[in-house]
Amino acid sequence: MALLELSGVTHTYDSANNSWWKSKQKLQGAVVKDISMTLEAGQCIGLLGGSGAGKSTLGKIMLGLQRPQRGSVLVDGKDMYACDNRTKKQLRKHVQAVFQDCYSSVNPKMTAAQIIGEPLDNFERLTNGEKDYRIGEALDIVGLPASAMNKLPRQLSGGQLQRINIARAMISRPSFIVLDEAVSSLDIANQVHIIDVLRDLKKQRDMSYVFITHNLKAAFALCDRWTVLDQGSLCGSFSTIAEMKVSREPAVKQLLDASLSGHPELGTIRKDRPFYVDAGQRKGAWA
Ligand SMILES: Nc1ncnc2c1ncn2[C@@H]1O[C@H](COP(=O)(O)OP(=O)(O)OP(=O)(O)O)[C@@H](O)[C@H]1O
Repeated sequence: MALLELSGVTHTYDSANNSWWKSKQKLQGAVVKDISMTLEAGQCIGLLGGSGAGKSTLGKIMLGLQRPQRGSVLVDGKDMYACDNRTKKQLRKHVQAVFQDCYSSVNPKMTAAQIIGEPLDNFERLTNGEKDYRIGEALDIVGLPASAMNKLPRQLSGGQLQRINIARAMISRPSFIVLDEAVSSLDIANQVHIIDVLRDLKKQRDMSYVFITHNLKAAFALCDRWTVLDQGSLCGSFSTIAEMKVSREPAVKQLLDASLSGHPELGTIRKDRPFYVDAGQRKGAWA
């Protein structure tokens, strides 16, 4: 069974127009159009596309934050928009998110330990000792020292705070994490570190992600499959870069042209040793 299964998901923010979906032509007005896709355990899907393509809307729909007008969203086989409240609460534990703006994602008055421990408070009954152990373990996984526990968000850099957000997202051992432009606002060194953390988590804990981004290179470094949205429609799903390079879809070509033209590693990108590893040594190669 897939961790996440979307079938015929369609959404418009124009709720005043309730008849739009009755006509196929009116589907043009939807920001997400008839999307069907699945995410399997241990898989990372890159959700790509230009600005306004519908990526964040689809991400919110996957997270249970935006009910689509049509279609279904199954998490671990349960329809997250058609289940009872108890099941919904259970599903919320299994679906976590990391957003682009790390500072607005947290309460500025909470310490790093309190932020990371929030899902444990919400979903698990642990002793203080067990909770501290899990928080320490999560900090270690994202590469921060135990001394970071008592820091407030304003005492942390953007990269450190984004690692705290990742620690919070993974601590309750979710089925998958939706990462919406989670590395986009960071400098290149922090992007590389965060991608490293996410790759390690995926390898060690079989973690699954939906990685929403404009940044094709970051998506190549992390994902096993790349799905491209164009004006709300799915216009391609690729499991190799070679497949993507022969696509005739203008939106796919545009993404590749914008991201890879002139890149020294074009044509030799390998998933087992992606170019971001070199980026740390040859600054600018990835920028
Ligand atoms: N809350 C909202 N109310 C009305 N329209 C919205 C809302 N959120 C997004 N939209 C519109 O839906 C469309 C898709 O937006 P969305 O943010 O999902 O795209 P995106 O691919 O994530 O874009 P970007 O990469 O620029 O963040 C856009 O035209 C946007 O203006």
